[in-house]
Amino acid sequence: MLITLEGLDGSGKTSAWESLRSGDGTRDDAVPDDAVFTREPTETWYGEAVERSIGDDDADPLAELFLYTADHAAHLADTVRPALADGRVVVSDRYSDSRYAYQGATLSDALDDPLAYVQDVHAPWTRPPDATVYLDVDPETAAERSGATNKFETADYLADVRENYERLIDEEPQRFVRVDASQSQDDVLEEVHEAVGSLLG
Ligand SMILES: Nc1ncnc2c1ncn2[C@@H]1O[C@H](COP(=O)(O)OP(=O)(O)O)[C@@H](O)[C@H]1O
Ligand SMILES: Cc1cn([C@H]2C[C@H](O)[C@@H](COP(=O)(O)OP(=O)(O)O)O2)c(=O)[nH]c1=O
Repeated sequence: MLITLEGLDGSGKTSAWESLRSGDGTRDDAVPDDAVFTREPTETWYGEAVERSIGDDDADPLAELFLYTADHAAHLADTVRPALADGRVVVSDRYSDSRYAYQGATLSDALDDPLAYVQDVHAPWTRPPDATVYLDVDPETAAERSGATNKFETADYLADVRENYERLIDEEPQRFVRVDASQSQDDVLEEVHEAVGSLLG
């Protein structure tokens, strides 16, 4: 089973992913010991190329889409598909929905319906998630928590990204579990553990 964690920068995805990975002594172990914990951007050279473009305020948005997409293709081939073929649970901190939501926003001046375009680019070859935990937080809180350390972390841009996530949820409501990420970190982690536990139970 492939479970992904999605949400705006600062929504608490990485904290939730780490808590699921470490087993967190105070909560039930939601995932099996041999689960594979992974993330996008990855830590490969493809991911390094992505990080370079995140750090470049003048990066071309279309070029950037294809860097992220190249990283995703390699991630599928070297990590996700082999783990799923072995029958293991995979938990990914960001995955294809990040591209649909974020590049769906950065490309709004270049294309009529960038979200649909990015989905079309992925459709013939990606492996969609079985379930996605969406950490829902308002753009102002997201920008504040993330410390606005890169070009994507402004409340205005994140408002567009959030609208795109809502569109993705409307398209496939059965795939998403929404968690209110404006709650205390403890309550958020509790809900994430519960959600993942019931997805796997
Ligand atoms: N529910 C929460 N309430 C307050 N602060 C939070 C909460 N969740 C995460 N944070 C803080 O916000 C920052 C970003 O969290 P992180 O888990 O890295 O989010 P993301 O991976 O979604 O960007 C960290 O400093 C983290 O401690
Ligand atoms: C995976 C991915 C990330 N991003 C953006 C979101 C983040 O601003 C940035 C880095 O992702 P990440 O390291 O997950 O940031 P955070 O932990 O703050 O959420 O890259 C995209 O625009 N498209 C993508 O496909």
